[in-house]
Amino acid sequence: MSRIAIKICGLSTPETLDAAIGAGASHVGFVHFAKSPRHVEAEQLAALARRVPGHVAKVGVMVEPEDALLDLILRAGSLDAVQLHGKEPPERVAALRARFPQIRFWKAVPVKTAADIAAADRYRDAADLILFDARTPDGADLPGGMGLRFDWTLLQGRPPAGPWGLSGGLDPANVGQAIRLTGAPLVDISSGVESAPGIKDVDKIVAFCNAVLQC
Ligand SMILES: O=C(O)c1ccccc1N[C@@H]1O[C@H](COP(=O)(O)O)[C@@H](O)[C@H]1O
Repeated sequence: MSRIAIKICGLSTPETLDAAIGAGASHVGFVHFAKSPRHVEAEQLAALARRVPGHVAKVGVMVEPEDALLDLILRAGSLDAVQLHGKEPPERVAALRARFPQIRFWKAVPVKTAADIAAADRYRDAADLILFDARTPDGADLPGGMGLRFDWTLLQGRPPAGPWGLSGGLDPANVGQAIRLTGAPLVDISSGVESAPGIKDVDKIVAFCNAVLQC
């Protein structure tokens, strides 16, 4: 297994989930957000999660989830971590971590400029991991999962303090360069291993994992 953690996100079928695990993913992600083409219902999420071996972490992607939804999904025991991908303030992240101490809470931070990287510091004490993702355009349907990348040189030579990951517009061809430029300890991908929005491609999943494993 690579020293770089790999999260394959937006999985919704047993076949593609098994392919991600077989190819060396350390993390698998399930999106629970109705507007997303990758949305999985709570029961489907639980069934997929049951296929995942203990050495692979299960991450649920949610956007400003309410307590009732988190209670429903997290009390089922299907997830190891929640990736908060909306405008959740640090206080909300900290409150959720206190309420669900067995779950790790990640915060996705939208990036376009150097100021966005600096602004992530306000989550340092609240979140277990900061995920730098490309900022999506104002008015976009989705806050992530659009295959957009940001200027990776913004992270060059400035490794964030604490656990972090790189996301947004990665694919099998560019992930090596992204890792070399940023030194990312974790890379996260969704659109770049799809043949169409929401349709994961097994060959692309394997190619992505192989590219990371070579770094
Ligand atoms: O994938 C989605 O539909 C999605 C919906 C809501 C919030 C986040 C979402 N995706 C996450 O965005 C990043 C980057 O994705 P991409 O590789 O650029 O397509 C990743 O964590 C996705 O899981």
